[in-house]
Amino acid sequence: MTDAKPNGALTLRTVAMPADANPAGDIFGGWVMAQMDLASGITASERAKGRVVTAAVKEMAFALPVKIGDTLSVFTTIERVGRTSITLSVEAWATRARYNNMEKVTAATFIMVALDESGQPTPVPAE
Ligand SMILES: CCCCCCCCCCCCCCCC(=O)SCCNC(=O)CCNC(=O)[C@H](O)C(C)(C)COP(=O)(O)OP(=O)(O)OC[C@H]1O[C@@H](n2cnc3c(N)ncnc32)[C@H](O)[C@@H]1OP(=O)(O)O
Repeated sequence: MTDAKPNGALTLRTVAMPADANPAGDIFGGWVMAQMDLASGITASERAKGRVVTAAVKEMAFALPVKIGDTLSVFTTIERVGRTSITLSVEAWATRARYNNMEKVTAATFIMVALDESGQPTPVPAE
């Protein structure tokens, strides 16, 4: 058990299933990244009031494995709003099925870009 606490708003929760595991029994990093991408998309599209795409993912580090049956919670913070881009700090925490403690497994910076109806970058509106 750790005293550390997540940073950001709880944006998405889901359970790691056997189909998400690699042959060694740990959950694929790509699955974890996809959940973080979805959470970034939710927060950024709410801020942009429209469609967003992922332009870049930076400094992703897989600190601890996610195991089958863990609950994955993704927390997002908007760090910066540019002209058309939104930069988010994203943390993924796993609640271990057997022990009921939560650990930070992964963190990254996601850069999302607001798009207009023709798929071109468009300014993020004022709040
Ligand atoms: C309404 C309510 C909603 C409700 C709630 C709905 C929830 C619904 C959730 C759905 C959740 C889906 C979330 C999954 C989202 C995908 O998975 S999207 C799929 C993967 N991504 C892609 O396919 C994107 C492909 N790339 C592209 O289309 C283009 O490269 C981009 C990203 C549009 C950028 O185009 P571009 O011509 O390079 O544009 P450019 O004007 O040069 O740059 C635009 C901005 O991006 C920045 N940028 C571009 N590249 C980079 C880079 N490598 N690094 C840093 N910044 C960069 C620029 O600095 C610029 O920033 P600003 O200065 O304007 O702030």
